[in-house]
Amino acid sequence: MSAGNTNSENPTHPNSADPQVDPQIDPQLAGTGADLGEDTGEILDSGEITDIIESVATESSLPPGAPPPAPSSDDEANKRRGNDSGKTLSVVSRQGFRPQLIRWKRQLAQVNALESTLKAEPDTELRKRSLAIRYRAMAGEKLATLLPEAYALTREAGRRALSMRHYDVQIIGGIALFEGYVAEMQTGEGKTLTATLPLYLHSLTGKGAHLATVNDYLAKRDAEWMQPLFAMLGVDVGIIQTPDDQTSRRKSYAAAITYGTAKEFGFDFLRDRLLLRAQNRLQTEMLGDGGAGFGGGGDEIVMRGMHFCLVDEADSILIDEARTPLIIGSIEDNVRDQIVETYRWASDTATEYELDDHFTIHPDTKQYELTSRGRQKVRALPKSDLVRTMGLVDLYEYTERAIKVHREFLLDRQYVVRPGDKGEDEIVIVDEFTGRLAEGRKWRDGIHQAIESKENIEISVPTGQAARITVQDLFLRYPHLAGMTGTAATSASELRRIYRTPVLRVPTNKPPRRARLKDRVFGTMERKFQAIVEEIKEIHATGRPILIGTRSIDKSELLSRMLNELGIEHKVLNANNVEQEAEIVAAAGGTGRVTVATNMAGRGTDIKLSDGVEKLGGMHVICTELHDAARIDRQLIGRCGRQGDSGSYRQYLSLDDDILKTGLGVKKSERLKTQGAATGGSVDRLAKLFRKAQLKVEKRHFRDRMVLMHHEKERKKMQREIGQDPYLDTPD
Ligand SMILES: Nc1ncnc2c1ncn2[C@@H]1O[C@H](COP(=O)(O)OP(=O)(O)OP(=O)(O)O)[C@@H](O)[C@H]1O
Repeated sequence: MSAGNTNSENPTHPNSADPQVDPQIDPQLAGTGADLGEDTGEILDSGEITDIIESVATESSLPPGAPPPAPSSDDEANKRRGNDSGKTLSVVSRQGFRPQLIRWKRQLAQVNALESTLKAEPDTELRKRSLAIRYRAMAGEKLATLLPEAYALTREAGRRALSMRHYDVQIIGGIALFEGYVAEMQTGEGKTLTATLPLYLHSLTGKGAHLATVNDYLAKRDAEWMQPLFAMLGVDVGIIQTPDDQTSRRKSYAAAITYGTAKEFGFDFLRDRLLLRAQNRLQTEMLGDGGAGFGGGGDEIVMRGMHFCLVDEADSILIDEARTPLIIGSIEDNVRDQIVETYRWASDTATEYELDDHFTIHPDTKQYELTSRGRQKVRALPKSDLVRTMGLVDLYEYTERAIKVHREFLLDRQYVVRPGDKGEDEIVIVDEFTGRLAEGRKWRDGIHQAIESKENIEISVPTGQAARITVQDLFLRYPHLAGMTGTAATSASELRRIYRTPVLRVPTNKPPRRARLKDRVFGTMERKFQAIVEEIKEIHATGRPILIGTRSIDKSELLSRMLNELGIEHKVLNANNVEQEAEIVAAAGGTGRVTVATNMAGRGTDIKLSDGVEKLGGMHVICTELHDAARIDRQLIGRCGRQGDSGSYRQYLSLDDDILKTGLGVKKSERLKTQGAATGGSVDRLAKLFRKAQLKVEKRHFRDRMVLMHHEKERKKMQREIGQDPYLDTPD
């Protein structure tokens, strides 16, 4: 399997270019969408991204395969948005028709058309159907062809196993994910359930489908939550957790679908790569695609390739964390011990093999190869526990190498043994032309280590080199990549340029009923906080739950003190204990609840309103400051008004806010600060200034990331040119 040819599976896949190519640099590939064979549906509006596809609305009874409605029906359809009873979808973007929309519409109609048949079938029949399409996928049938049935099956399994039937908009989201989009879905719109669609479809080929999320807790929670659905389709699910050992990781990766964190996927990739190098199995693919080497051979590595990855919280992982390097210092001791012991075992038994009977030597290539009797002998020889856990293919390789070394590499001819710098014996190669000692040189492909074990001296298996990969590089290695997030639209251009994942804004299943209250601007933070506390007091009296987001822990504590003074009971959340936080955040929709949180707290947790809250007007969210990225603000806002619930939010600002300094510069912000100190009441008309400052910060960060990426790309290119592995031969 190579990164390139797997894409034949899905010719419209936007990531189909070689993941090694950094698209941001290559103008041929970058950002044009032209290489995708069709319009990606994305529009750049003077550096700002406008949404690609405005609406996907349900419409009643258009027969499958019927021509799409004329664009003029768009508005009509939009008005009916939220009605999921229709069986066909009208999909017209604000920018007119897009070819993929017509395709998606047809596919949705096909999925819907299968529903009544599947509904009538017993569970066993569903399982059979699932098995049948798996065979078809394995036999090479295109996944795109299997999509309608696969999605209809997933929907039916969801309905039966979880009492959740995928909404039409979720099916559309799922189709887009299959085609490599980042689907922007409002919080609470059911990303977890939507993910099951492309995960199931991609799992059919048997190459593994990964779901990467931000923490262990979410990986486990979502996997366990969706597991009954997959079980109904006969699909197993693996979960990777940080403390897992190699054996359990290998088992989790062997499952059809694997949930884990981006970090763990990255570390496992690096550990596997280090291991492959330690076993000298990396040369052939070192300069190319690491994934290619992962499928066959021994079973000691944990991953079995990187085929499809669906990234949850895509903006946070693919953009905020993009440059974060994942670094590991060494291969684990037990793995090293295993390698050393296998060298010794192979060396100790090497002389027991007879030429022609147990092995042959190729007359031209001089390659040693075990015969079937030889292999049988390898299997029959006694082994220690460590050696036994080594893959058989590896044991054959170690044996062939050991036989070769015993026959061809002679002491004092090709090498000498002498005390090294540290006093321990070492092998020094004798240069066959000059007869001189070739200090510091080593044989490759494990020969050096095999000689060391023959001479019974310390085996110089690399102790594990620092290995490094950035989150971005990791995901670029997946030939099929897609993402989900609550807030991608503002990062659309970056996502497309770096990962070639266009963004689709998936409309909400029910029309949102979230009211935006007018921004309030104050001269100083003190006045702003006083006003915030006033608002909390007022709304709290009505019983509506309130969620307040702050930019830092100290500000949340300041607010907490002010609330204490007023005797308002509340919970303060900082991003410390994810699990406990999730529980508190989940309860934040209760009557009279007041929750103060920093932006990351409880992310990914559903806030359900308790009974009666909806009637009171739903939850109210207070944003106390603008963040450097509008995305983060929208995450907070998205916590209210979920799934058609009512809710409201308000943005508070003050002239001494950090965003003015970072966005407009010290001079200007100082002037505003002085002006603010002299301002008594509110200056709401200045709100635009803050958005402008935020936009400037966003643009600067984007530029910085691009520059960094360019340097990284240059470094990798240079390393490849001199035969180094950019992930393992890492400069500090
Ligand atoms: N098709 C559906 N039918 C019934 N309930 C659904 C459906 N889809 C989602 N839900 C419900 O919606 C809620 C939100 O789902 P989920 O937590 O997956 O949302 P999310 O998009 O991941 O939100 P967040 O942005 O907070 O991660 C859940 O309680 C889930 O049970």
